Amino acid sequence: MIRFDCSHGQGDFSLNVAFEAESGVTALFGPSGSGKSTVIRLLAGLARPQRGHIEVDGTVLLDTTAGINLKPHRRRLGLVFQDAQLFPHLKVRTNLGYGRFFTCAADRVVSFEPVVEVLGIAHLLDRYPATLSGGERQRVAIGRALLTSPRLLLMDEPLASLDADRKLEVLPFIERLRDEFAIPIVYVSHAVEEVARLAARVVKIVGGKVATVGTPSEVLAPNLLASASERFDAVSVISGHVVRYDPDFAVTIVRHPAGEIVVPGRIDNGHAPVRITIRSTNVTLAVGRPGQVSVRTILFGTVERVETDGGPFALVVIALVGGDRLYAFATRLALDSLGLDAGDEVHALIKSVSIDERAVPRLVHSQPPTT
Ligand SMILES: Nc1ncnc2c1ncn2[C@@H]1O[C@H](COP(=O)(O)OP(=O)(O)OP(=O)(O)O)[C@@H](O)[C@H]1O
Repeated sequence: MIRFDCSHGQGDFSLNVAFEAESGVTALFGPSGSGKSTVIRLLAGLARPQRGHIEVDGTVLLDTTAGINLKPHRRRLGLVFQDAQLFPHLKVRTNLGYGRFFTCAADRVVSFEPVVEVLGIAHLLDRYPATLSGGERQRVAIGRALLTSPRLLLMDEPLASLDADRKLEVLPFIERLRDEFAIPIVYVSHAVEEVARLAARVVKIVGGKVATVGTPSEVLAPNLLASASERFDAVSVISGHVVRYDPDFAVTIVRHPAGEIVVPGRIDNGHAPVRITIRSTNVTLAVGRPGQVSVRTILFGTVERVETDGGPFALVVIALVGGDRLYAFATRLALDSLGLDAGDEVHALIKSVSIDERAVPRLVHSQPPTT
């Protein structure tokens, strides 16, 4: 359990953030300059707040009232930043071992082989950082942080410096370490798909304050008053089970009670549920079931409510069969011509190509299928 409650001023900016987090990944999400990295620096002991209390698994790292402020190396936290920051003159093996020097023998609970295996870096051990790709470097940086046997892993935009393909390469490794090491992770990101995929809990920070805390589907859901960029970022997070992979067309069929979802590429996660992230601007609504259309994913539900504010857009909240909520932005004009309102049955059409590969992960706590 992590308890964080700090007030901190730096220049014109002031931060007042309090949250609690359990095991698994807690994402700090929010616009640029909102204070996410400041929270990481305060957790790590790289900055001292004017007032605060920080506790991880019962150990108080900071308490300004009690005069407690553990030095960064005594906090036993693993840090991974955007830039891997490996030592260029040391081979991967030595880079990996470096952090362990600061951990006393009794606290060394994470051993070398499982980390190397989970991160898929065994073949890189005798290479120098300059010969690695950005994704490989970042995996080594994650390994180095893990090998300090941290109480908590802090990851500040660990994928931000990687291109889209490298991000896709590294994400599954972060998922594996989340699932296979019992180390809580605080993960900073702007990227909706990463947050939806990895996090059990999301703390949205805006202007130095906590705006919302909840599951990805609660926090990433749209709001009619959102700015244009927030509107494009807003998503629904729904979950289903893989039925099969169709190798002829290279798509995975996922079963949801409201209909089948066709996802590009292969999802290979046995019987575990998959979390699917659907951008609210990518949903088309139809009153009857449409006939000849290219869209393969058609989900059935009932309009729970329609929100409008007199502007061009309307937000339609759909209760899908099976209980998940699907959010769709449409123009008010479109809704008016469809005559769609609360209580009406509706078909939601989602283009499979709009389902990003980054948005088709395993759930945080995998459970056997219930159907
Ligand atoms: N050392 C500092 N002195 C004064 N102001 C600072 C300092 N460091 C950060 N700030 C300011 O504090 C605010 C929060 O910065 P922070 O880096 O925590 O934001 P962030 O949410 O992580 O942003 P981004 O997503 O762009 O990395 C910003 O307005 C920033 O300009």
